[in-house]
Amino acid sequence: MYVNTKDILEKASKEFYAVPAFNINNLEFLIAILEGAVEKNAPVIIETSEGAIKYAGNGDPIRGAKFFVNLVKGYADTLNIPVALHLDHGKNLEYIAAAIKAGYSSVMIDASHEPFEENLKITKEVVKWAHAAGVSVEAELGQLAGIEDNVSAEENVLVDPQQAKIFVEETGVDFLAPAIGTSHGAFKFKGEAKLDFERLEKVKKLTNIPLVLHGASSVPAKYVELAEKYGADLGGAKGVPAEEIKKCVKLGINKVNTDTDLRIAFLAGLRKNLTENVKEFDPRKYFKEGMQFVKDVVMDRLEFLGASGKA
Ligand SMILES: O=C(COP(=O)(O)O)N(O)CCCCOP(=O)(O)O
Ligand SMILES: [Ca+2]
Ligand code: NA
Ligand SMILES: [Zn+2]
Repeated sequence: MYVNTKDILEKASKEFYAVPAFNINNLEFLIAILEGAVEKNAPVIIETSEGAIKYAGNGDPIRGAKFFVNLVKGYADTLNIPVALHLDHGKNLEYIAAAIKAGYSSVMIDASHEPFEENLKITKEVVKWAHAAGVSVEAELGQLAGIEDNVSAEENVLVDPQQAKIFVEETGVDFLAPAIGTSHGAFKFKGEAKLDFERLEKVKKLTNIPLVLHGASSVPAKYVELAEKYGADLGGAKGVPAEEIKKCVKLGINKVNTDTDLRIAFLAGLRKNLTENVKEFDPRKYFKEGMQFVKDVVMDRLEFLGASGKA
């Protein structure tokens, strides 16, 4: 069933488990994710970036947002697990408005590259809008290094826990993404992963709302190697070890954004299948193996985040 993200996350926050938010850009990833969640009898959050909405709407945000709401709601309403649809990294108010109007469960307003007061002002505005339409809101404090589509931050700017307390009280935001050392993409750390657990613990205590971990892909070697065996070049790919993510969940992370892991799993399956079936030209056949690998990654993540059986 199609639900509000806040309902999924409030339950997770109370019971100290986390729900993955998986990014999609097409039908194949959606099917793989939802079938994996059904098999694990787990809640799941589907999220689309502004880039995904642009892609699906061929440049038109209203068309793209409506496309995803109908696709996800249509599929979710035939299932017995809670499914929410979230706008990830909303920065462009045209896209945020399109998502709210189309019927997204929740939207992220990411103004974390702005000065604190500006981020607070913009977020307050979006919360008013979204709440009037029954839509919940995520915001971000601090910055993740790496590319975020139309904004790239040079290095990490970690969240200030005292600022987080003020921010949550002033904005009424429903869930918060505190930057604690992760970054987006497949090349996350020069050396070892270093997440600031003490900082996370402080933010949870001071805000007491569901928290979001961005840049949470683990980049499993198994799929990197398989993709490279069939011609990909992902040299140096490095993610957040699952054990580190589990520690974050214990400290109060409840939504775990995962995109890169699904991209690499699908790539491995697609390259493998195309290489091994040179006569095949039916996409319903040659996409299957990549979809299966995505489903496997989804089920594994639902398991280790503690979301399995929580539908
Ligand atoms: O925090 C995350 C996931 O990070 P990950 O890279 O660790 O999976 N996300 O918010 C997903 C970011 C998706 C970016 O998508 P576009 O390329 O369409 O802009
Ligand atoms: Ca940001
Ligand atoms: Na998000
Ligand atoms: Zn992110």
